[in-house]
Formats: sequence, structure tokens, C-alpha cells
Amino acid sequence: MLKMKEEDEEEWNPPLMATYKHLLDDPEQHRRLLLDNNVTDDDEQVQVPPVIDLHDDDEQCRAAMIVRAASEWGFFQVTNHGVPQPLLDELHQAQLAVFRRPFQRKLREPLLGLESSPESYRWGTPTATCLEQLSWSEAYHIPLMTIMTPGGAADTDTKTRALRLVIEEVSAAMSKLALQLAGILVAGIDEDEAAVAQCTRISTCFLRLNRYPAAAESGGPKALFGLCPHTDSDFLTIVHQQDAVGGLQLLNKAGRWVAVRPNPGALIVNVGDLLQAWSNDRYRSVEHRVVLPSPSAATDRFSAAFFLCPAYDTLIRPRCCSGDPPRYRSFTFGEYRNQIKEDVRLTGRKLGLQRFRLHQEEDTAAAHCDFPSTKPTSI
Ligand SMILES: O=C(O)CCC(=O)C(=O)O
Ligand SMILES: [Fe+2]
Repeated sequence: MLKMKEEDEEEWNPPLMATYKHLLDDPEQHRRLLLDNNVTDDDEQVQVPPVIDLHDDDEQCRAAMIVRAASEWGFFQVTNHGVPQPLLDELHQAQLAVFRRPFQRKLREPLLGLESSPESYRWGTPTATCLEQLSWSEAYHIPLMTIMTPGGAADTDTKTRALRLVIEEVSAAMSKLALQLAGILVAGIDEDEAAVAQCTRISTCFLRLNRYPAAAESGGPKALFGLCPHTDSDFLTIVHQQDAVGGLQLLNKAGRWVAVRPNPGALIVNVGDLLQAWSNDRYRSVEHRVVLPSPSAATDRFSAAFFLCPAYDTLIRPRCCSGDPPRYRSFTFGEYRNQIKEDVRLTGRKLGLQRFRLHQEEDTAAAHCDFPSTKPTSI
């Protein structure tokens, strides 16, 4: 009986439809989303971010490809990345179960049953005043510190312990990969060994588990953002698209949204704001978004993203080469994070790097804050 209830969609879907009905029912909102934002999930696959085989014997060539992709695209895909496929499959299964818990439980219960559980659950966009600001998704934000801190979980059940273990293993494998890639990117700019160490402390890293409910659930054939356009506020991100349902798109240099179709066996890597500032714009933190799968797909989309962040007191100081003037003032990660929170609170938007630019130029403003509120959202 309980099982049947848990499997009832009405029980486990967040009330997105009811909460945002006023926006969904407004044809003008849809017109703006379709025309101004060109939201469609069937972008031609005219370009694909480079796929880099990390087993390639030629280490120098591999590093050069990574540096080039980060400069030209801000995005690339890696194969033979060292995160075991069975582990990723296990995470996917665990994620299905996690999101198929009753909504009220997701709101109230900490995911990992830890005594101090800073992991948080987000659904929709509490501050959205138009469809362009609405992310039709739910997510768990899990700081690595949570799972690395021993103790406090002794009284949790077997399922929760198993979940914690798989999250721990994925985080460990992804952080190893992220550190390896960050090392290559940092070395591409700065020979100083200390620079690598400075940017790659993992105390503030986090894993995010995303679920994008099928568009059918939104009540019809409407285009919606699963995740609003944004840049990541970290150093480097690794994303696993867990199934064949696409939707991730990036804004290319020509200002065109390009679909990043799921590539089985590949992980997606993207440059974050901190790496862009640190590299004085040689690496690009590009805007990206998730568009909901077409209603005909009628399938939820799942992804997991690992965010490599430095310690809050790490100073991000642009590394300039050959007389290039610094384009940003130095700032700490903590300062950056607080500024984003403040901007979102006051304006509803993340202003990001443009806040720290020394010479105000055009900059893309993302509408989405990628740091969740620390409190679970209520209806
Ligand atoms: O779900 C995805 O493919 C991308 C997720 C993402 O961009 C994020 O969580 O910041
Ligand atoms: Fe992102």
C-alpha cells in the first residue's frame, strides 16, 4: 500500500504546475520564451564540443586539446575519464529512488540522514516572476564536507547508508578527475606549482543531483527551461547526463544555442567563472541552460554535476601574460559567492563576473543563481 503511494507521480512530483500556473497560463509568457530565447529542444547538432580521450598516449597533445577547448568553447567532453561506468549507473539508480520519494519527505527529511545535514533540496524557482526565470526541475545540493565528515550517521537505515556510499564514491572519482583537469588547465597558464595547489582545494566542492520532469507534466506542448541560462560560479564543473534524454545547451561564440547531446561514456566538463577570472579571460565560462525534453519524449531527465570550488578565502587573482592588463580585480571565492547572493536577493539575477571587471564591458548576465538557498523551499 505504502509502495503504491510512493510510486504515485502526484505524490512525488513537486507542485510546479500549481505553483506556476499563473505563468504557464499566460500566452505572452510563452511567446517571450519561444521568440526571445529561442527555446526549443531540437537545435541542430551543427557543432559538438570537442571529445577528448584521456587515455590518449600523447600527453602533450591531450593537454593542448584541453587548453584549446577551454579557451574556444569553455566546454568539452572526456572519455576514458576514470569514473567507472557501473558506479555512474549505480548513482543513476539511486537518484531515481531519491526523487521518487514523496514530495513532503523530500521537503522535510535530510537526504543522507546525517546529524548536521547541510545538503539542501530545491524545486522550481521561488523568486521567478516570469517563465524566463523559472527552472522546471528539482535538485539536491550535497556539499562534499557532508559526506567526508565521519560520524553522525550511525542510526541511518541500510538504504541511506548505501546511498551515502555511492555518493561518496562518485564524488571521490569526480573530484580526482576535476583536479587532474584543473591541473592541466592551470599549468596551461601558470608554471607555478603552488598555483595548482591553491585552486584545487576541495573543502567547498559539491555534487548536485538534478531531475527535470518530462514536459508532459507541465500540462502540454510548451517549451520551458529545465534550468535557466546561467554560468557556473565555481572553478570547473563535471556533468554526467544520465540517460539519452538531451536538453543541455550552450551558448557558442556566435551567440547561438548549441545542443550538447548525451554521449554515452563521456562526461561533460565546463569552465566556471572563477577559472575565467583567474585566467584573465583566456578560458571561458559560457552560459548554458537545460531545455525540457519534448512532451512526446514523456521521460524525465536526470543529471549529476560535480562542482570544483576553492576554499572561501582563496584569492582569485588574474594571471596575465605578455603585458596583458588584469581584467578583474582580485577577489576571494567567499566574496564572489556573497556578491551573487546579494545580487539575487536585490535584483533577482546573478550578475556574476561583471561585478568584478575592472573595465565595464558587455558581459552576459545569467538569470539563474547556481547557489541554492540553504533552506528547503516550501510551497
Ligand atoms: O543538467 C545538466 O545537464 C546541466 C546542469 C547544470 O548546468 C548545473 O547544475 O549547473
Ligand atoms: Fe551549470
